[in-house]
Amino acid sequence: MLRPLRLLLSGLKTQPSRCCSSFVSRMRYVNRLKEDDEACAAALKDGSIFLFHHLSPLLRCPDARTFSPAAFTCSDVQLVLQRLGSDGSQLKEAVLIGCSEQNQAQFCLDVGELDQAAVEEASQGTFIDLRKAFFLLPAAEAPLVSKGQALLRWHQTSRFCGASGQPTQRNRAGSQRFCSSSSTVYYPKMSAVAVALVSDGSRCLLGRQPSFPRGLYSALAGFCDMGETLEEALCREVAEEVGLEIQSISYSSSQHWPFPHSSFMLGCHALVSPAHTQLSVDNSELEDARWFTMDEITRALQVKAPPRRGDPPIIWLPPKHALANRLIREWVEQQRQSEGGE
Ligand SMILES: NC(=O)C1=CN([C@@H]2O[C@H](COP(=O)(O)OP(=O)(O)OC[C@H]3O[C@@H](n4cnc5c(N)ncnc54)[C@H](O)[C@@H]3O)[C@@H](O)[C@H]2O)C=CC1
Repeated sequence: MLRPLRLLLSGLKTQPSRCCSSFVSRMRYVNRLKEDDEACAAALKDGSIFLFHHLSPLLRCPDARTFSPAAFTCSDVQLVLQRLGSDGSQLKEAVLIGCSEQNQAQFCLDVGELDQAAVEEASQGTFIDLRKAFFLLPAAEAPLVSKGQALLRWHQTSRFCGASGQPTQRNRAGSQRFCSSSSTVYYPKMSAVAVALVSDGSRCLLGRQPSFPRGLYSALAGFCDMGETLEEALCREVAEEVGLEIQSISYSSSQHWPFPHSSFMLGCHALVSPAHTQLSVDNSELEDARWFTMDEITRALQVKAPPRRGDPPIIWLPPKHALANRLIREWVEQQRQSEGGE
């Protein structure tokens, strides 16, 4: 019933000039830092650090339009901490999040126990809730910040072993936690979510939950059950939510999604038979689901900002940073190509 998945290494495609050997050496360097506490401690001294306050990232906005996460050197952070009366030992809590193209290790650190306004003043930045920050940042920088927040959150909520109830200890990189009492190693967790843009060949299907802002419609999504394949999860979710049977699936791309907690979004295009498009919406999951024509989608993609209170009702779509937006744009492109080929 299902076509084989089409694998698009889209992340790599966007950087065609990247030197393969330097990419390989960076990946191996990060892997070594995860395994070698001493090497990681040394890398922190020369690394860059992104600050968070109760999981909100520190952003800078030099020209009132362009936001970027503020990156500090280790000594900058030490100065800020000392100025605010801290002995600097918190630096050990920094978590490794990656390595820049310039081979500099990148870390994140939550300074939630310090006064927020004082850190902001000392560091010339602003802590902004990730729900807002994620969409203010350029698409290339948002994933680093969301990864940092996800790892910090995981450490804050994984301090005890589920088997022994004893405190767990982290390695220096923060890539795992260990319980010496039960000998259990814990790794950061993500929940797999299948997201599908369903089409009947000429229209696409979008739905909205009651919690969505007014007028927002998105692709159908659902958490994968234990033991399920991606294909099984997609077929089940679409059957449950709108009562349709999927005929074929093609894989598009994936994304780490930080809301409300860490999800691993797997995005696909799904096709249903044009002869069986009658919807039976499960209103316990969705407030509404409906078929949209190419014209309606093109118009909705042109909406640049959510409607304000008092504005006339309007359909709008998830922002560019969301995988659902990418699926919708891909569908529009496919439709244009097939129209052009007719
Ligand atoms: N990045 C993107 O483009 C999109 C992201 N999403 C995200 O996908 C996720 C899933 O979407 P929906 O199912 O529509 O959301 P939902 O948040 O309404 O979840 C539906 C139900 O799944 C269960 N659930 C919650 N967390 C779970 C977990 N970790 N594991 C297993 N079951 C869980 C709960 O019973 C919940 O009521 C949401 O976090 C949503 O933000 C959804 C659509 C597009």
